[in-house]
Amino acid sequence: MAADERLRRTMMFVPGNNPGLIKDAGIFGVDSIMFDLEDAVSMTEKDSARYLVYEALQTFDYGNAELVVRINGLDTPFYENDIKAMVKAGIDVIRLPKTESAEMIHQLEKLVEDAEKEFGREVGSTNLMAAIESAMGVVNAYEIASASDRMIGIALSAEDYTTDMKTHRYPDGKELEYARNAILHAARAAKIAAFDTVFTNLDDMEGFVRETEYIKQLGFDGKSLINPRQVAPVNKVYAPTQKEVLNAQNVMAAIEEAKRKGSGVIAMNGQMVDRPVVLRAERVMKLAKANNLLDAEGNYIEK
Ligand SMILES: CC(=O)SCCNC(=O)CCNC(=O)[C@H](O)C(C)(C)COP(=O)(O)OP(=O)(O)OC[C@H]1O[C@@H](n2cnc3c(N)ncnc32)[C@H](O)[C@@H]1OP(=O)(O)O
Ligand SMILES: O=C([O-])CC(=O)C(=O)O
Ligand SMILES: [Mg+2]
Repeated sequence: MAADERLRRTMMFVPGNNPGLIKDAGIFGVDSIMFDLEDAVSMTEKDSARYLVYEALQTFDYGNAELVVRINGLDTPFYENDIKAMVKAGIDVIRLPKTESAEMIHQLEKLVEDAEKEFGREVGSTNLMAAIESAMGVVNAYEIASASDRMIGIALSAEDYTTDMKTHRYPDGKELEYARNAILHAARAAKIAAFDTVFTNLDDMEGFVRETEYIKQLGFDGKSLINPRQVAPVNKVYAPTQKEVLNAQNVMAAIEEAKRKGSGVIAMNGQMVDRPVVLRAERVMKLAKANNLLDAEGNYIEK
């Protein structure tokens, strides 16, 4: 798997047919910008949206954000042209919607490789991810997650998923429990990222924060977003507290001492510190840095 260490807390959808939103998508500090050619774009605008996103990728500087495009599904007449144009433009990640099997990832991978050769891109340089939007996709989540070395993540897409399950979304999210856990386990087993689904009620920020706290507790890397107003609340939920940062710093210091003594394990205030504890501490420190929570001396900055 393409296991990389990039933070992916916020992956924001940007409708591919909206020049204003496309132009400004880089100013909100999202970890990943996801240009959408699929369901945010009407059938009559598919070609113009593809052209618009292609031009934007040549023209605008999106800084350090990872650039993702949601192409149209493999059951549409659009996906081949989407893949060609996006690979030609040098997109970082192609997100396949409505993924149900490893074969679909293999089909996508073949077309991506052909396009990389055709347009002189390094073979293997385009990463892939899959959105899981049906019962079949959830049942096959691990085979999808592990279908290619190019896979960087899988995402739950709850709007289509709940429709497939003959239900809809409820405030408590019980209808998503199985899918969330299945997708998370598949991603972790395949050593790739797991993304939670969009929250569509922009007037319910409390509900959005509650859902984000819940999916962070489960272990998701982050969420698909639909609006810039959702970015800061997600980053805040994922930002470590002062206590967590201090503890992580103590863990790092303790393990350095253990190493000096030639050991991989040491006790810190009566608590065992070993590799899993160190890995968690490293993630806390990375999140602290991403949220600018540390000054030059490494002290926590109160926000
Ligand atoms: C089930 C699915 O498939 S979900 C994925 C497909 N859906 C999408 O991609 C929808 C993406 N989101 C949007 O189009 C919009 O956020 C909407 C329509 C939901 C709400 O739009 P608005 O009511 O304009 O939102 P809001 O007032 O909060 O916008 C604030 C600012 O952020 C901009 N903005 C809003 N959404 C986005 C976005 N997704 N990307 C970039 N900029 C955005 C607005 O243009 C506005 O800019 P301005 O202040 O310069 O005018
Ligand atoms: O990927 C998402 O969260 C949005 C989406 O397509 C869905 O929910 O069906
Ligand atoms: Mg969908």
